[in-house]
Amino acid sequence: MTASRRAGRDAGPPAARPVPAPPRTAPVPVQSAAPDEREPGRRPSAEEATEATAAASRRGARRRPARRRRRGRVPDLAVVLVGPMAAGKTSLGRRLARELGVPFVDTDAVFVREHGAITEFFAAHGEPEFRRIEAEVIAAQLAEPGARIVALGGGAVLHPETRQRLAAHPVVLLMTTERAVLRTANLSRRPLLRDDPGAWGRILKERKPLYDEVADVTFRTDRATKEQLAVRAAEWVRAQGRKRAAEQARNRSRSEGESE
Ligand SMILES: Nc1ncnc2c1ncn2[C@@H]1O[C@H](COP(=O)(O)OP(=O)(O)OP(=O)(O)O)[C@@H](O)[C@H]1O
Ligand SMILES: O=C(O)C1=C[C@@H](O)[C@@H](O)[C@H](O)C1
Ligand SMILES: [Mg+2]
Repeated sequence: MTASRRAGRDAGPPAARPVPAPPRTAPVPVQSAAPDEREPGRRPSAEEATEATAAASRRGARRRPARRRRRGRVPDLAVVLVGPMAAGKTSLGRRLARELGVPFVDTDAVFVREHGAITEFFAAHGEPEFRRIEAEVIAAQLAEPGARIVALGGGAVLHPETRQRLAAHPVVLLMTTERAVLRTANLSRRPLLRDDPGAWGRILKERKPLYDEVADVTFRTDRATKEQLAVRAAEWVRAQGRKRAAEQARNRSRSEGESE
């Protein structure tokens, strides 16, 4: 991101706020839908399960009305998640969308639907062709109207046109550490890491300036649970919605004033 973009749009508390509850020791709520690749086979303790059940029932009692009430504040365009491989874009994106009551799109999944498995595509056509088509897939998704959460592939920011397009959208960077990622079981799904797992840090070093260029806010996914992050990210997204609505109202009254 340009310095001005970050200064103007990264003013919210999440990046600066101390993040509690390291995920490796934090409760993993029992209602968690997908198994956690970084915590394979982990079962919650009785205490965690009780707390999770209480939290679930508290949420259950509030969830629908709260969502409806707050929905108007979600910006009416794609809110985009970027970040390195296995940072949690897909799994957190899905939860964030559910929290906000808006659709979720994963551009890796769209690519697979339209062009087949990414690993095979890399092998058959090479990375440059993958990047070209990936950028087209992303452009089409960002052009769709309406509030949505869109998770991009880890290397999507390499394409300059994608970075340009992201300037019009609220962009969340999810960041983690090599240590946390190397505990992720399913490296075989990630072609660039499969044969050289230690490459994660090197690849991140190359891409970090590009992530920073496009991001408005950063959340660390190795320091909080998905549930905690989904709530915090949802707060940030709603704040963006309010900010944009206020900007639009100001612009409308300015242009009405000019036409009088
Ligand atoms: N706090 C967390 N937030 C998000 N994901 C987490 C967290 N802790 C552990 N994970 C786990 O990390 C693993 C990788 O997540 P995910 O597949 O969502 O990453 P990704 O960023 O979409 O990766 P890719 O770039 O390959 O698409 C998942 O198994 C997820 O459950
Ligand atoms: O970081 C990357 O270069 C990639 C990440 C994945 O999300 C996929 O888009 C693909 O495997 C490439
Ligand atoms: Mg993903």
